[in-house]
Amino acid sequence: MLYSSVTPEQKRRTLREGLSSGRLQQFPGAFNPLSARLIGDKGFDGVYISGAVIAADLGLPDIGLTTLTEVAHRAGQIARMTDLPCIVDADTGFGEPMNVARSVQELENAGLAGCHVEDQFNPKRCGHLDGKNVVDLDTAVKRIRAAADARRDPNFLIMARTDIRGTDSLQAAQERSRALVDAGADAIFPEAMRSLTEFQAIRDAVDVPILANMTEFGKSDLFTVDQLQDVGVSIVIYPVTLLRSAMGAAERTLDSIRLNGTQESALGEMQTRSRLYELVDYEGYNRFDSSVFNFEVPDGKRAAPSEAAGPDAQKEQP
Ligand SMILES: C[C@](O)(C(=O)O)[C@H](CC(=O)O)C(=O)O
Ligand SMILES: [Mg+2]
Repeated sequence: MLYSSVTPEQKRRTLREGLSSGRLQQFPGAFNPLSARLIGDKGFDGVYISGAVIAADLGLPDIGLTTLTEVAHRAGQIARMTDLPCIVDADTGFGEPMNVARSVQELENAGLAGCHVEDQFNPKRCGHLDGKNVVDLDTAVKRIRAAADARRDPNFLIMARTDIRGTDSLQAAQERSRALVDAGADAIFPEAMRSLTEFQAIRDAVDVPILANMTEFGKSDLFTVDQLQDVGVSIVIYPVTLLRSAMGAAERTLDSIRLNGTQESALGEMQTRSRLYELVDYEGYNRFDSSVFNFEVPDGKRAAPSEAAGPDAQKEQP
């Protein structure tokens, strides 16, 4: 009921254990707190909170328009609804190294297990677009050092993202990754790698976990868990996947209403009422107060709460 009872400290320990387990950690991106619940329910290792999704959710492009306050607030709403560790996209850290330090503390306060800070110039852009620019090594290193020094929980994961492969060679990406680890990064997010071999090259250059970004319609092919595990990747994110799926389904449903005058043909694609109730744990609330969710079903029959949320309810109330 209410929020997750797993503390942020425990989630951070779980994340650390997962990253050193030798098993690839899968972190789908949640587009809201409810979808984070779904990710947990399906047995994933953690939840990713994407800057692109937070921006898109507000109807904005992913060019650094969202603020620390907005991101920390939304990430906190998502993190408290799941027992899983959450990693949030902190873009460029929302300013100069001092701002990066503050960002890390705010994200710690919001219950996150870790964040990544990238080396793009502002205005930043999606890592899979062309025309990106990265800051010089000194600035990139200062951001990560500030982030690592600012955290109060030593298990809060500071991941350094480098976008340098978009503008420079693989060797430059290896060198920058090494420098970022020396500055205190616990993990490396090499953005827009072009092949499995490139992931492996970064993996060989550093002795910290590396992340693979399996975002659709970008520069990286969509490698499988086995392929990524084989080249030594420790964590994979599917940052915008659920938002794209949900928005795709929403578009089809709207088309269907326009075309047919009813949403009837889209019902099969929808989450049922009983499944939704299961995810928000109506039963838990009802145990607390048995009057909270009695309601009338269309035929006038009184539905007991356990029926509404239980498997039988599926038949009666799709
Ligand atoms: C990972 C990423 O930073 C994000 O905000 O989710 C984006 C994802 C995307 O735009 O597809 C990225 O820059 O790769
Ligand atoms: Mg991003």
